[in-house]
Amino acid sequence: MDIIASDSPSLEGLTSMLEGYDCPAILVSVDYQILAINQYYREEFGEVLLQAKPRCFEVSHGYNVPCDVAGEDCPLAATLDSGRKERVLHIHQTPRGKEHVDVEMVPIHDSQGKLLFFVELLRAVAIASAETGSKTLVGSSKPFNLMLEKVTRVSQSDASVLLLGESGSGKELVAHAIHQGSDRAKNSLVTLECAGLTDSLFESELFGHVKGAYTGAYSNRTGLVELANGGTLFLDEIGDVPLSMQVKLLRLIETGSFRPVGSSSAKHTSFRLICATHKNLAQMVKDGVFRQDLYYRINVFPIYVPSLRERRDDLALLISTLLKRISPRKEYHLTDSAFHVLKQYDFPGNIRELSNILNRATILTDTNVIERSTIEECLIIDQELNQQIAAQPTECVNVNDTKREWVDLKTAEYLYLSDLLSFYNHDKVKVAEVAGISLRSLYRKLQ
Ligand SMILES: Nc1ncnc2c1ncn2[C@@H]1O[C@H](COP(=O)(O)OP(=O)(O)OP(=O)(O)O)[C@@H](O)[C@H]1O
Repeated sequence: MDIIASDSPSLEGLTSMLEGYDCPAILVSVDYQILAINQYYREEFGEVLLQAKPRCFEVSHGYNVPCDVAGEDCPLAATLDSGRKERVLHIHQTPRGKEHVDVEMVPIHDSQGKLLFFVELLRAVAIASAETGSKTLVGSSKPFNLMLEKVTRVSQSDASVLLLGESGSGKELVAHAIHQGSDRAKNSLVTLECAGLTDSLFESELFGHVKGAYTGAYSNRTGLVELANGGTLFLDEIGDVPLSMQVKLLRLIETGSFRPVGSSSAKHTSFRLICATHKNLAQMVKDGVFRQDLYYRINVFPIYVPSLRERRDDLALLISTLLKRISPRKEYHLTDSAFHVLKQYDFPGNIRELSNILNRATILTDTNVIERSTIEECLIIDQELNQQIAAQPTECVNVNDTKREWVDLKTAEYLYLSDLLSFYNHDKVKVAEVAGISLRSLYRKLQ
């Protein structure tokens, strides 16, 4: 709610009011000047010399023009425009480096409705970083920030989230970020990878089983929904849940109750649900392979996770972060032309593919400088496989499709190898090793 002062509020009154907020807060004039700051602000962002009449865009960004003039969203301009409180996700310069900050701008009017000041509330977004080397979600491009804004908002609610986006784009990392930013963070995030599970495996993983429920069930097993009680349940590749199991999942989501396999008594659990898929669920509903009622249940708050192609501005930041993760002790760098080659590449496997390419490059590099030729060598391997996979009919690649029919042995072998390829991110050497065949045989069998 906007604050409407009963009278023309004094600067002193507003300054002391700032101390009433439980987060960093500043008082800003309509022409961007910072008039006062509270103690939380001092502790998190440092002292501000108010006598120098600093402006918010200078202090927070080091700009000499307002954010909207510098090509960013400006919460002050947005509030002036709408006349209401506005929220924007910004990247601020802080004593710790660049940080994502959730900025809320509250207009303060006098009793006649004249706009006098703004109170700017700044809440650090700990689930992401705009700095190299972080273990959280890394990024600062516009598509990334738009996504992060949604992630920040939804993590404060208990709504079910559906994460959409290509494989390797970071959906699982986003699910972790939502859980970490939520009130449920003190409890567990429990993940079930739904791809490749048979009906009975899915049911026993999710709901657990009692001793003797079936051959081999030598003891009771707690289901994942029970482990997720009080926390978050993350169902990855929800599009792969067998149709026959979808109704059981729906019942669980609607009532919170479930029955372990072989048990006659129902149990109750309470979790926040996050689902992810790279499939087109709406189309699957049309095709009759995904239940419409379940689709609406899980799709309360969809978030699109952008592909790496759509956030090329993050490439340099991601490269340095991934290189630090891959080699914490030896510091690697790319030459400009090596970076240029990656900048031109489309990354069908997204950040996971980038990570694999860099991993390979560090193995192939003797010094700590990764040359263009090394990157090109690493890319050729990926491009070849991506082309081979793209050339195959999609029903062959997707062995877990609910409409799968029995196939001959040669096709089954091909499907198995294709699946291994996508599982190991097109690393042919690894796939040949796992399949127990030579690299040459692998090439032959994939032709
Ligand atoms: N924003 C990011 N910053 C840093 N690393 C990231 C980011 N997004 C993804 N990654 C890394 O990329 C890899 C793939 O991410 P993740 O497993 O979350 O993708 P996904 O979309 O869930 O893939 P899939 O659909 O295949 O399950 C992981 O190693 C993850 O740590």
